[in-house]
Amino acid sequence: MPTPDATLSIAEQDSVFRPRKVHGTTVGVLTEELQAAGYEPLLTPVGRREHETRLSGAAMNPQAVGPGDLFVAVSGARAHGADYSRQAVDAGAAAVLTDAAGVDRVRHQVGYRVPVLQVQRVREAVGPAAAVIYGNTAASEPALFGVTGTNGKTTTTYFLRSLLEELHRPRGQHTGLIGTIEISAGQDAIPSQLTTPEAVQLHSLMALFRERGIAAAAMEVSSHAISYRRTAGLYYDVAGFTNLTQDHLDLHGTMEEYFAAKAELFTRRRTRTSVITVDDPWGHQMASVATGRVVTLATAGQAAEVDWQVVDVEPDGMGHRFTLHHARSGERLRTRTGLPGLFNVSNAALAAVMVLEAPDAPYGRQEVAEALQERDPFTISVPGRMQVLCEAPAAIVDFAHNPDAMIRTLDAAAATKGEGRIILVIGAAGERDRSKRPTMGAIAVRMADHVIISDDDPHGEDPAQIRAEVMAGAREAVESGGLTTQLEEIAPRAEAIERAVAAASPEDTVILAGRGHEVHQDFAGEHRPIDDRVELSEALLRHGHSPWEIMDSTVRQSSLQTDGVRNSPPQQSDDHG
Ligand SMILES: CC(=O)N[C@H]1[C@@H](OP(=O)(O)OP(=O)(O)OC[C@H]2O[C@@H](n3ccc(=O)[nH]c3=O)[C@H](O)[C@@H]2O)O[C@H](CO)[C@@H](O)[C@@H]1O[C@H](C)C(=O)N[C@@H](C)C(=O)N[C@H](CCC(=O)O)C(=O)O
Ligand SMILES: Nc1ncnc2c1ncn2[C@@H]1O[C@H](COP(=O)(O)OP(=O)(O)OP(=O)(O)O)[C@@H](O)[C@H]1O
Repeated sequence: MPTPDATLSIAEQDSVFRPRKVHGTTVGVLTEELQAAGYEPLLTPVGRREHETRLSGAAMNPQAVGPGDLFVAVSGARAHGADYSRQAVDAGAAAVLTDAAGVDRVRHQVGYRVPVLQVQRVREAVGPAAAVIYGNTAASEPALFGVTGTNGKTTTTYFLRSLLEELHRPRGQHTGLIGTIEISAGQDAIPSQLTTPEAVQLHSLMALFRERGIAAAAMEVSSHAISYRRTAGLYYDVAGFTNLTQDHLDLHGTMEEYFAAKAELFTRRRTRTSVITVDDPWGHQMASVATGRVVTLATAGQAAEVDWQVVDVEPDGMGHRFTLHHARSGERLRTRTGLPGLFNVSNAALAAVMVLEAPDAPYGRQEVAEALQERDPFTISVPGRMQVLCEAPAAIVDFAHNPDAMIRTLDAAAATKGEGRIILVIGAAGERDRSKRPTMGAIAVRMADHVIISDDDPHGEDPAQIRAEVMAGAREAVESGGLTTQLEEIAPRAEAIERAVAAASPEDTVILAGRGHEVHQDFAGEHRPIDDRVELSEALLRHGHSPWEIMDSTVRQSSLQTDGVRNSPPQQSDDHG
């Protein structure tokens, strides 16, 4: 679960990715467009001045409002945005879009200083409204590749971006990325606040991508984003489905509802081509309910009646080499990924098939085949995703923070550990799907040899209570299974990491699960700096091991923006791998 990065304010983040020139519109035209789209807008007051009011941007957070913006005031769990209208109008908002409950609140705050557009389904209308303001249409967007699923979104979008770069760079074109770790447009990148930003920001980004000649973009689409209509008004050339397992039941209630949220993406209305991984029953169900052009992909085992199948998987370094086989044509493409874990074969295969099946692409199939076979696009560092920091002991930082991801990560470690032990540091986030805590504790003790339960992001909860819930599941599994797993509870997290490394021999594997690339822990709103990768590297050095250099840009970026966080990569010894 991403922790919003406190180092970059919403206003700062918003301003980085606004286009320089905006198409813009008037309140009158916007009203007509929303009417045509079925939102039944009510504009008050109805005068010529209101109709002609120009709009040159849109913002949902008052801190991000600039002159000429449409301020979108939604009703949420914490507040009604309309109660912040004065701040927005003082910052230059030219009009407000809100729901019926918001209109009186806006008037209470700012009287009749600005026109107010009232619609019924305001969250749903935000995307279409922002698209009108920024002049975005399906044809004007870059080729958009959206990835959804419980696990693998971030990794798959990094793989996609890497392959797309290989194909577009020779054409002098750039690519973009929108996801949990960063938003990037060509060379520029900033840390993300959300996995999938709000619609106002997404449309501003689409306009910016156009302005900067970004030809293709890979984007994570979270189930929250679909439920909260953040992606309304965007049209995907290709949408990819990774998998569905337990997570986010605090928002969705049941797996069926969680599935239904994701399924919205795989409809003709939203997406031209859907590529669906059918390794689990949810994948098969997704393929059967998807509308429009559907391409299926099986990455594990032999499946009947799929379009693409992963075959001939062989270990290759820390990763795997594999072949993509197209059932109808018999086409075979060999490629590899250097990232550990069979699930990364699935992620790489999905990225490859999404690009191979993209409609109206400027590159041919032969070019994609060459890039896959010769340019190794899936051997890249994805920050905090199976990120290997040392060989002996093997030391891995991974974002696994739900039961399925933990099982797969620990499976991957078991496959390469040889005679060594697996030492695991885990925690669970507060204010998120509580039911997974004991399950994760149980998985940990069943699959690792030494488990240290520590803190993740407690958010507003008591960290000791969260640890106790993880511990309860772990103890129960140890007792009922007669396990010999060594089990400890250590907080703060830095001490748990130190303990894990102190306990490790060179043949062991140390895994820090749950926090990946994140650089703060949120304790009731207090952001305490900690980066698992830095802590791990430093502990390895202290204990005489030879960690690799941390090679990704996020760490460097964060060190620029984080007050006091120890983010500089450690000094390397001469003999590191
Ligand atoms: C559960 C969820 O997604 N909530 C999001 C939702 O909150 P909400 O509808 O309850 O709105 P609210 O916070 O009450 O605010 C309502 C309005 O008042 C305004 N407001 C509110 C408070 C204030 O002080 N000032 C202010 O102006 C807000 O800008 C907003 O316009 O809309 C808010 C405004 O955009 C988001 O900030 C908020 O995301 C919160 C921060 C969040 O943590 N979201 C996470 C869970 C999330 O979306 N995660 C997924 C990834 C999940 C995963 O796969 O791991 C993501 O895509 O990032
Ligand atoms: N295809 C996959 N299937 C199962 N587990 C995976 C898969 N890919 C990655 N994982 C595991 O899930 C963790 C998160 O991976 P990644 O960040 O790519 O997924 P995500 O969907 O973006 O996650 P989140 O929504 O929590 O940000 C990884 O660190 C790894 O442990």
